[in-house]
Amino acid sequence: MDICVFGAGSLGSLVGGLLADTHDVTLVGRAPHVEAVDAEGLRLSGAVDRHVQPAGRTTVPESADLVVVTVKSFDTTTAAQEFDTMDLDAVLSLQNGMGNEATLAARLSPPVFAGTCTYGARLHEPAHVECTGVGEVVLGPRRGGESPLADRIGTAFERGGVTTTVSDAMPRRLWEKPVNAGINAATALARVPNGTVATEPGSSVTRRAAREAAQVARAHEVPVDGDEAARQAVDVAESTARNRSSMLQDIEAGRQTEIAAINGYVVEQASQPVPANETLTALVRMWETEHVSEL
Ligand SMILES: NC(=O)C1=CN([C@@H]2O[C@H](COP(=O)(O)OP(=O)(O)OC[C@H]3O[C@@H](n4cnc5c(N)ncnc54)[C@H](O)[C@@H]3O)[C@@H](O)[C@H]2O)C=CC1
Ligand SMILES: CC(C)(CO)C(=O)C(=O)O
Repeated sequence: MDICVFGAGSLGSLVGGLLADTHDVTLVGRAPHVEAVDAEGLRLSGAVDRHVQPAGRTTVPESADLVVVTVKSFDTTTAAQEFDTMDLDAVLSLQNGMGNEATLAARLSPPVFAGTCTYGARLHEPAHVECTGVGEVVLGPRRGGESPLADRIGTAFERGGVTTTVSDAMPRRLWEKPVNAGINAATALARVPNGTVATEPGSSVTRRAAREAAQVARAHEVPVDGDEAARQAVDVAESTARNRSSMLQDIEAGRQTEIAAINGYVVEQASQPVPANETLTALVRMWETEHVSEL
């Protein structure tokens, strides 16, 4: 398959790098990283140890079978504008947060598939990405159901060595992130590892945010049980106890967060009060207003 990864930072470089031995992969991103990849290849370290040679570019190629989108959620609209001239069969978002697929589908004509990814990635330096955890990609039609094209992408990912499940229930899968949303925002605001929100007083914030997200999911006809969501959020906090959440890492690095696509999405989509998500969103936005210059 001819695969273009758009937004080759940490995750895009890892996924593109894993696929590059089996498929024709082009990483589109920023200099100096993609230029170094094009010149000297890409080193994968950590849980995988490999040197691969995808193409690296700062602009999109004319065509591809598939574009895999791995920009942060707040860059999705700009990204779509940059590849809407490409000749494409399909687009797959592997981003976290809600609303990315709808943003892409509103601007592009090829089918847009939804994906979630539990691989961990960190770009150390140009042309060197570390796999910080082997996980799984789950992908499928963004509104649920089956699709031969989704099956083809799943098979191509599996053949490329990326553990992949094709799902007919992507709407429910996508809501798992907002269900875990209390972990990201609470740990980022309190500057604590995930394990701290598995016990009181943090766990009541995490549980409340998860219950609210489940309530909004149900209002959108996505069946997510509130008690189960609360339990799941605390279980994830426990099982990732030593992790510093991605939002905490963003705040520590002084970067914009994905709050708008996670807790902010719950607030936006709610027709009833969601006070825990409203408060977490407002507090993270206050931090961003004060600390992120490019907002
Ligand atoms: N890093 C990880 O372990 C995981 C990340 N994710 C999700 O994947 C998405 C990406 O995360 P990361 O890779 O960590 O972020 P990142 O910031 O390392 O990578 C995004 C890259 O996109 C590039 N980019 C943005 N707009 C662009 C444009 N118009 N043209 C060219 N390049 C552009 C940025 O320069 C950056 O290098 C997020 O939604 C994140 O939540 C999901 C699972 C794991
Ligand atoms: C589940 C959790 C909170 C693990 O750290 C995560 O997905 C993140 O950090 O974005």
